Amino acid sequence: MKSVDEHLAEILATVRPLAPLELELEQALGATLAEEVVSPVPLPPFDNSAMDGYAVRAADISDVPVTLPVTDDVAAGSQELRAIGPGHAIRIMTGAPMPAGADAVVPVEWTDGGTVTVQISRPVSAGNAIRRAGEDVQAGEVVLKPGTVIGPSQLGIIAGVGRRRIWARPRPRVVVISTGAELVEPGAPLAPGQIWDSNSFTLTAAVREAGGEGFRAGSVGDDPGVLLDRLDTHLMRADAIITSGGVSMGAYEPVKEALSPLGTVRFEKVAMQPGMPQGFGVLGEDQVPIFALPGNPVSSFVSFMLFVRPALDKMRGLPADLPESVTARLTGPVRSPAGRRSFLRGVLASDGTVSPAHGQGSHQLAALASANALIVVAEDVTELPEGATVEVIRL
Ligand SMILES: Nc1nc2c(c(=O)[nH]1)N[C@H]1C(S)=C(S)[C@@H](COP(=O)(O)OP(=O)(O)OC[C@H]3O[C@@H](n4cnc5c(N)ncnc54)[C@H](O)[C@@H]3O)O[C@H]1N2
Ligand code: MOO
Repeated sequence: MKSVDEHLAEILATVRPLAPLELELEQALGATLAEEVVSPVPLPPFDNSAMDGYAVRAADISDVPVTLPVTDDVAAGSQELRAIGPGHAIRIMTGAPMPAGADAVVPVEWTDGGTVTVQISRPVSAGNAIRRAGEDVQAGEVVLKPGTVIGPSQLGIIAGVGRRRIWARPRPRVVVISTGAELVEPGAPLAPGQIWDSNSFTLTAAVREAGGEGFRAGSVGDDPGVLLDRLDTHLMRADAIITSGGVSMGAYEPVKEALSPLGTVRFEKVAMQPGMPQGFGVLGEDQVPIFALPGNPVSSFVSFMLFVRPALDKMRGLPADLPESVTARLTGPVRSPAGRRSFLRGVLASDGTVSPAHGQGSHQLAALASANALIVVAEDVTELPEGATVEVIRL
């Protein structure tokens, strides 16, 4: 059997980072920056007030209370150049440019709020409540580096330096197809022998959580021809495809039957539990990676975390590897099949313990949903007692 590490290494040797595109800011959330973002101007671009109040010369208000004539009013966005004379005050709003000659702002709370004259009750030192040009960013400064994942605050600085578009690797578009004649859409009634399709929801959501754009293409039954048609339809707009089910040893294995003859997708047993039967390869002229995951719900999810997630990281231009693990102490004994690396479901607690979930079957959706971690048991270990230290992957 192939090892988990060999299978991941083969996947990572096949998938490529997506080519950067020029993205509008509205499309850039979750993309990976492929250029240096440089500010053309200082930020703030000009000295401005940090508070609503009065621009003054600090020296004019050293003896308080003091009353000064209010000679002008300046709001944020004001384009007129103001200047302040000795002994005068200018009413000023947060973000408004500092009048020439003024060296401090008195917050309105420390005044009587007058508009013709203002009485100031507290002195301030020079520089009070002024935001200096360039104190956030200097003109020509690099504000974001290539390889940065664009989140809300990164969008903020990109827009803040005046850019409308940026070069970035887009979020991979991943089409999720489930197979199986027994599958019914949730919400529809079940006939005997049927179950509701859960994998396509889990996997599409997992893609989104991993920074991809997940498209749920529904279920295709057990007919390899229908699956090939469906793949054909989606191949044009997919950066990767995930199927679930139809990869083991049964009589109706549509994924294996459809894809084995193409010669570009391999079906193998990987030494892990769950997730032993795995298919991986590429499809079409563009060599779109396809992950043919096992149908058991826990198996497909664990396979996603171990193999698809790192592959998506690589496609996004990010470092890719097995998920990081932490160590924890078992609150109960566990078992694992010899020669396979187990990923048991468990609940990791803040006291550093991990409790194996009740129900470790590959079909046990509820046990998976109750877990927040996978307990990793090495290939050469078949049982571990309560209290043993284990590696744990957070979910
Ligand atoms: N004789 C053998 N039988 C099996 C082997 C084996 O080596 N020899 N491997 C077992 C293991 S391990 C796994 S994992 C499964 C993998 O099976 P398939 O990938 O072919 O998946 P299916 O047979 O289509 O389904 C398995 C199981 O999962 C349920 N399922 C499938 N799709 C969904 C879905 N979208 N939502 C919810 N549940 C789904 C399906 O009803 C089956 O119960 O094979 C073992 N058998
Ligand atoms: O390896 Mo299967 O994925 O255990 O149920």
